[in-house]
Amino acid sequence: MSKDKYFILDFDSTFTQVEALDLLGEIALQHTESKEQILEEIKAITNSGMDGSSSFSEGLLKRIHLLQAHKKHLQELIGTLEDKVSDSIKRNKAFFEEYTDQILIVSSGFKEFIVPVVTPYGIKEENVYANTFVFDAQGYISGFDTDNELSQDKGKIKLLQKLALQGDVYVLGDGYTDYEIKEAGLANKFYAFTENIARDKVVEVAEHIAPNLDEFLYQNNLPMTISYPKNRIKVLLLENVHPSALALFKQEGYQVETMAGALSEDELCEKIKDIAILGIRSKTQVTAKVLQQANRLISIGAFCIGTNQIDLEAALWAGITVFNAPFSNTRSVVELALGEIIMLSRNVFEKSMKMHQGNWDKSASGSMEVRDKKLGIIGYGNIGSQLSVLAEALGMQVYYYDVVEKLQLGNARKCETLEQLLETVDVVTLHVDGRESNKGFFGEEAFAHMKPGAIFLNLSRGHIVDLPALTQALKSGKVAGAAVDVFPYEPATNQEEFTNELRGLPNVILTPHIGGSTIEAQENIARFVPTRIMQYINTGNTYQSVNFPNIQLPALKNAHRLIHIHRNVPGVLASINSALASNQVNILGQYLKTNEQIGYVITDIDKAYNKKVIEELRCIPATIKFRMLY
Ligand SMILES: NC(=O)c1ccc[n+]([C@@H]2O[C@H](COP(=O)([O-])OP(=O)(O)OC[C@H]3O[C@@H](n4cnc5c(N)ncnc54)[C@H](O)[C@@H]3O)[C@@H](O)[C@H]2O)c1
Ligand SMILES: O=C(O)[C@H](O)COP(=O)(O)O
Repeated sequence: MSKDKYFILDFDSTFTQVEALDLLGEIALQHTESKEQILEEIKAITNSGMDGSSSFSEGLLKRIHLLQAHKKHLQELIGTLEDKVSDSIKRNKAFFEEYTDQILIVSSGFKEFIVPVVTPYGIKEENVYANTFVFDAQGYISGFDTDNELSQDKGKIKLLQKLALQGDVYVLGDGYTDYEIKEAGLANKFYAFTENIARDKVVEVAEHIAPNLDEFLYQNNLPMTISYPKNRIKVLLLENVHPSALALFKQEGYQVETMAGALSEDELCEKIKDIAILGIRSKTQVTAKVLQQANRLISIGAFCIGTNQIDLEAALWAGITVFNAPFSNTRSVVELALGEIIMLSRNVFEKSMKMHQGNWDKSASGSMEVRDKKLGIIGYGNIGSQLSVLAEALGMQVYYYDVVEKLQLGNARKCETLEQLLETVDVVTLHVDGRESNKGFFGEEAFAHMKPGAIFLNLSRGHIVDLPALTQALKSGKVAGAAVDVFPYEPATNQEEFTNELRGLPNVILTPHIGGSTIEAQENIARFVPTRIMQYINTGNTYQSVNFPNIQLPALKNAHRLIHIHRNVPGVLASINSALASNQVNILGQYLKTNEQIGYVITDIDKAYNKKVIEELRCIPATIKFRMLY
């Protein structure tokens, strides 16, 4: 690209996320009683100036007087502004350094705070065009240099006319005065910069929108820190995923859509077509048919533990990583299970129902303490083993059964067979995973092995228990009480009726799959899953993916990273390296991990490389997906 291009950047709400004079007001007025009212006034004047509804110069004077700011406040202001530099500006220092002679800050703000904030990014002090303060004898800001055209109406236009830049001029800003430069014919292109604020009046007239600097750089083929603007990557979050997840994705610049309920297979087939990241919980079925339509899908986040609702194999073959939150809601499930064990042992649920109907049934009959009772945990994984520890703290004797060898915690006793456990314990609780082979795992035969009058809980997956067999065991009194949180069929939304044969049975606690539905768990999950996905997108890290070979990669330093996912057949690594060698590409690091189905190769290469190699890598037979990170 030739160097006869000039980039004019606004400062307030563009280079930084905030309006500096509003912030100066916050600092200067912090001990003033009418602070809030004055700040509102200052903000209103700022906004009406920025969207072009009032005279700028008059507003500037009014704001200066309202501020009551002193020289000493500027240092604090600068410190805060340094922290508030826009995220996309922060990450694209390379652009500012490479185009240092062509980048101009043109602002109606003040040099006293702009220069210290922008110069560390490689912007030259002489390229900062802004106002300067006038101070009174006590050091208070009393006005500004009125000869400076930037303090006047149409100031930016006047300045640009004076500068008479020879070359193409690009303007990036959030305000109407930035747009006016283009309107006056002094710029080739104006981009409304909306990362921090989208002003309707500006967006309406702008020919181009830059939701962040990445998009501007991408559109104009300028050096970027990331390989692709995040605002072009679509994220779809279903099933009321906690808002923190939305905030995290938005903070990185992704385009995010959220929906309250699950989607049916057909609806998802349609919706998935342009989605790169899909977030679901336990209800949405991500089938092979859905994945066939998912041409842009990079990653699926299960914002829960279970991943049985996702065709993991089909996702793997399509080169789509799947992440879940294996620990974030385990404590919530354990607490609910413990509470239910106590409630069922005391018939609380049934007695409470009677009370609501006006019946006072005070009696100890059938009510027992849980102390010294035998608890049988089936599936001694993250939830089962945690329940084991807490149940012992309540004085229960814990027995467990698992298909694989598990570390025995506390005084828990391992049972060699399921039958042995069932015949021993007073309470049976299921915490196995939802793998297909567990369908109908707990049926008539298992109930027959339970002690008469025992209690049964299922907070794992609905399809694991044969419901007619449970109903029969409850009706016959073989099982004295049950708590069921998960069902073979669960309503897709809160509006759909719950129909089930367990409805109306005494001493049966029914809950709508809320084992993991606590504020704490949902918040934890909403941090955990997006972090894993974004790490994968940004670095290629697959650590803790449930379907991909797990690799923990070093940070990308001064290199490009090539990510190649292929079917695990002989010769692919050799083909990758031969393509690199024949194009004289220098390899800085290479990492490979395979499983039976796929190979995952990450190659870090020198920043200067022959572009031809990219096409060759994409065309290697058996390639499933290829992408490049900067
Ligand atoms: N109700 C809810 O809201 C809720 C919340 C979180 C998790 N869950 C479900 O709880 C279950 C347990 O979760 P986790 O995180 O502890 O899972 P986990 O994978 O850590 O543990 C499951 C354990 O079950 C064992 N197992 C599997 N099949 C078995 C079988 N047939 N017999 C004996 N043991 C068997 C496994 O070896 C493993 O140790 C899962 O089904 C999960 O989906 C439900
Ligand atoms: O797998 C899980 O973590 C639980 O079943 C919870 O699922 P949910 O997020 O859909 O409630």
